[in-house]
Amino acid sequence: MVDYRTQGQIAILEVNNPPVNALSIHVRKGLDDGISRAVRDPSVKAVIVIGKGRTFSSGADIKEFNKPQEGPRLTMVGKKLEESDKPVVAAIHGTCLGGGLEIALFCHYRIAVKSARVGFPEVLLGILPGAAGTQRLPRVTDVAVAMEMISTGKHVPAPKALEYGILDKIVQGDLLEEAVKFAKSVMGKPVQPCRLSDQPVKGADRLVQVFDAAMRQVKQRQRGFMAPVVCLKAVRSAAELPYNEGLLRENTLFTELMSSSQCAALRYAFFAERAAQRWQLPSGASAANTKPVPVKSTGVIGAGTMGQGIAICLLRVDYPVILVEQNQKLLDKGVEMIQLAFKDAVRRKLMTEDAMRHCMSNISPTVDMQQLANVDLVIEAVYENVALKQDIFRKLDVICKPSAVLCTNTSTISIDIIASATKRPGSVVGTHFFAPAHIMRLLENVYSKDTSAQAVATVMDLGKKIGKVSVLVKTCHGFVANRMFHHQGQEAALMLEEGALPEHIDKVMEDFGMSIGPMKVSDLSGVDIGWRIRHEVAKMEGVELTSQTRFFRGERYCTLPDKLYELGRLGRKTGKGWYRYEKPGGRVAMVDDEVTNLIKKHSAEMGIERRGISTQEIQERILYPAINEGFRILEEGVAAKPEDIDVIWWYGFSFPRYMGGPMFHASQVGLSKVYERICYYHQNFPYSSHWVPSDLLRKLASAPSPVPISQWMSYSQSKL
Ligand SMILES: CC(C)(COP(=O)(O)OP(=O)(O)OC[C@H]1O[C@@H](n2cnc3c(N)ncnc32)[C@H](O)[C@@H]1OP(=O)(O)O)[C@@H](O)C(=O)NCCC(=O)NCCSC(=O)/C=C/CCCCCCCCCCCCC(=O)O
Repeated sequence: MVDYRTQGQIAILEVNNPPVNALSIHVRKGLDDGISRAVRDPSVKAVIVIGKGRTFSSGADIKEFNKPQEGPRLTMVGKKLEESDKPVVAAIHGTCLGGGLEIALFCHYRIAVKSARVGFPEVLLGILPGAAGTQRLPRVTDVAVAMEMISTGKHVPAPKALEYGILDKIVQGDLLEEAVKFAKSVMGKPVQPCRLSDQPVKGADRLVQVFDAAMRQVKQRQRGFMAPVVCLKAVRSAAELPYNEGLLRENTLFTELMSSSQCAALRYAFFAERAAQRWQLPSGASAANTKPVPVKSTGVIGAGTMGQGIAICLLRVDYPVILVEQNQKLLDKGVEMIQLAFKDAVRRKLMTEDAMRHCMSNISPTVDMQQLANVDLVIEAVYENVALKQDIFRKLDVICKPSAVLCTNTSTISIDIIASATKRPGSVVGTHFFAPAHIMRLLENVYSKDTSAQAVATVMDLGKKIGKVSVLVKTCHGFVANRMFHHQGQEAALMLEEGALPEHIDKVMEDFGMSIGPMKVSDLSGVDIGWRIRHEVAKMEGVELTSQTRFFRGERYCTLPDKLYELGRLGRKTGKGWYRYEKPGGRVAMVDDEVTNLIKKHSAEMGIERRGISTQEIQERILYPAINEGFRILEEGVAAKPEDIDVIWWYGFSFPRYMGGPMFHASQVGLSKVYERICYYHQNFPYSSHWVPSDLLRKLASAPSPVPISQWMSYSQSKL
């Protein structure tokens, strides 16, 4: 795990723990033994710590977190490195994160290659750098920089780290050779001035202002999230306490965070997100055994909001895009909007003018679908209408080359239905982007009964290339995201007619931790989207939805969202929806009397006596139908595992990651309690099928002891 060798008078400790040199017990032990050996050996005059493979170190081994700690502690290993009278040089490449950076800060010198990145991402796991990181970083760099780095977890590129004083030198060429040269240059020099524990905190005179400003920012940006707040307190203690007392304080705060439910949720999230990438089809084909189709050219059909966003995603990573619209006016408008989005990115210094020009030169706008004949992959992004989508796929089937992957950005329509319009259903796959497509990280990829493993591999790979988090699900109406979210929308509307108001529901859910409440989400995505979907389904079933409709498909139906739509209140884009906005496209949601009156009038017309609805009821009626649906989705194999559902909720609906996602949240509340409340609502609201308890949930709730989330799926086929 740590290879020890000498080169002349220099001892080299090479960490060798693939894939990312996590500091597991054997690595800590290896470093501990290595530094002791180097200190003991009179022929050794300097020591280098370096990482083998792709990276210096990704930090503590997260898999060891919930186990009793064995072997030497990181702080003890670090202390030995620092106390060595022989200079110790950390030679950094790849990433130097968390405990890895703590080790580097215990060394007397740090050199790195230009492409290296350093950082303290512990906060993203709900903890703080608990091996002296909060005490040592503000001693090597300014306290403001330390607070920013530790409370956000952002990686810092090597040139910036040099500027901050975290690194002593950036080297070019072979890292080990450069490290040897560097070690020779410092050999024999006293190490005492390089021991950070003896240094004062930098910028301590501005501590109070820096701390207050950082705290304000953290509370504003990360409401309800404990770790950043505690991180700031720990760094503050570095400036207020002597080094050793600061360490004790850091340890107390670390232990507090480590045992929190937020830390448990974030650890789960770390592995869940990676597990989602290891997709597998029922046929056994998987990420491990399937190669994607090479994609060099792409097409996007539809230059509306979604098409523009998707085109931007592709253009940003250098894919040429043939953008197709039905007429020149819509096409010109779409291209203009894409250009505006790039200009905005340039204005915000997210890209250069040159990069923007390059991206724009890669678009080929056309009204002629025949231009798609040679593309490797095409994404249809027209509005949600079965006949229209089928018509497009019928044409694509004729136009596109046989190897092309044909994707649809439908958000609800079964891929089986769309693929059936072609003679090559194996090439058809769903790529469900979330609005705004160039900003939201989630890509819900959807396979049909016929989709080939190669088509799946291609869209999963595409997701990675365009910087999305992809989750693979099986087709059904609404897939995972909208199928679960739909029930939230239904239940929110029903609560409105019973006595709640939009601002009331949103406040409860925002206090719960959602970045915006469900009514604001509806305004953001567009009131017309839900309207179109409901009316499309009704049309397919030969039903007409009117303002008098009380039941639809045997379910209690609330017409309030339809009434809002009919008033032209389509959400942010029209400047009014469930709220009023400062302008069309505005962001500031204001309570609108017109909506309050509409809701109250609606209740009266329906003969419903309005009542106060408690916080608990709002939370449960928003979350539990989605959770219940999540269990049905698992039962049906639409999602392969609960982790996939939670990933969808973090990235698609900004569900607070530190609460782990709806399925993890259910496991924290206790499945028997969740089941009991769902049964209670089912009794009270028998005409809402989303309250019929899922069978899988029932089985898990009645297990003699809580079933760990990793074992839920083993109950899906059981006969209990
Ligand atoms: C940027 C990365 C490093 C690499 O990214 P990428 O190239 O995309 O690769 P990935 O797919 O992400 O990762 C590849 C596989 O490696 C696994 N992995 C990655 N990092 C770790 C890790 N740190 N531990 C375990 N496993 C890891 C990953 O799961 C992949 O596996 P698989 O292929 O899916 O199977 C990126 O991976 C990344 O960002 N990693 C995380 C970096 C991070 O968060 N680092 C901080 C870790 S926390 C830390 O360092 C804390 C230190 C302080 C105190 C230490 C206390 C130890 C806890 C014991 C508890 C007892 C308390 C006693 C206190 C004391 O000791 O003082």
